[in-house]
Amino acid sequence: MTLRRRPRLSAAGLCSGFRPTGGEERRYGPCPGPRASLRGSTTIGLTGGLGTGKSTVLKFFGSLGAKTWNADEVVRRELGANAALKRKIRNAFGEVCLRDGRLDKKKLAAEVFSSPGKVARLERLIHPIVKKKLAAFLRRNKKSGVAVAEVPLLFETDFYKLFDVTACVVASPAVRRKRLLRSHRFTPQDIARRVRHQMPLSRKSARCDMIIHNNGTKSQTYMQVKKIMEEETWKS
Ligand SMILES: CC(C)(COP(=O)(O)OP(=O)(O)OC[C@H]1O[C@@H](n2cnc3c(N)ncnc32)[C@H](O)[C@@H]1O)[C@@H](O)C(=O)NCCC(=O)NCCS
Ligand SMILES: Nc1ncnc2c1ncn2[C@@H]1O[C@H](COP(=O)(O)OP(=O)(O)OP(=O)(O)O)[C@@H](O)[C@H]1O
Repeated sequence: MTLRRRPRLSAAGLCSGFRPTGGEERRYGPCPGPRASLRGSTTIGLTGGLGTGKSTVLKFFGSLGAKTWNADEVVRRELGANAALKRKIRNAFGEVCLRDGRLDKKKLAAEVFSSPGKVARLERLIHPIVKKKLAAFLRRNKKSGVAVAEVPLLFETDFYKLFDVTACVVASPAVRRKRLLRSHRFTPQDIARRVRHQMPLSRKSARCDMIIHNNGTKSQTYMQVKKIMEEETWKS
């Protein structure tokens, strides 16, 4: 029997340097503090709600020397290049997800996010591939310092079990909405439909070992990531 490496409990709060301020604490609940701190290398499962700033935070981790991996990017790559997956999606959803005979992500998103059953069907096709790639990334990097994987559906799936510690990026609904609309990637309806298919952010953050607050400027968020990377016990 193999035991999954369990993080050791630490008395000093990893979150203590960036506890929620003002209304955030009321909205999201108190920072839970660390469940864990590790000696040597560590793997971090990074999650958050739609538009909270997960990819921005992942880039900060990368710029500070962590090995990084992004589930959304893997999905995008697979949807572009995995012929068997594309065939299965065409068979499952038919013409509605095609443009000029080719798989179209915008049309696929419009189709699946209209119904929980359809999202679940798409996830059954894609998640096994994502999990395999994630496990391979963690195997390759588990001994090389800090390895961080951005997984939007960390707790909606059982992927959280693969990590030593978990971190949640939080921002208020109004800030997320403003940033997402400014990025021109989503309409208000796209946002509402996707958020409906995600676990509420308050529940996600309550389950995570660390919370990264991203209501402020990018440099304020960067400083929080820097603090996590400087955590003494993570240094080999
Ligand atoms: C429907 C698809 C093609 C739309 O692609 P698109 O480029 O518009 O979105 P992208 O992949 O960049 O996702 C952006 C965000 O949407 C949210 N999101 C994506 N998939 C889901 C889902 N199944 N349920 C809830 N939210 C989701 C996440 O917050 C994610 O960060 C794509 O999202 C997809 O294939 N989703 C199913 C796979 C999945 O579950 N991915 C998450 C892996 S953990
Ligand atoms: N602190 C910040 N200040 C200003 N803009 C920000 C901040 N953090 C993120 N953004 C911007 O908000 C948008 C969403 O951020 P990002 O893509 O990192 O979020 P995400 O959680 O990965 O989104 P998704 O759920 O769509 O994958 C981006 O345009 C990003 O540049």
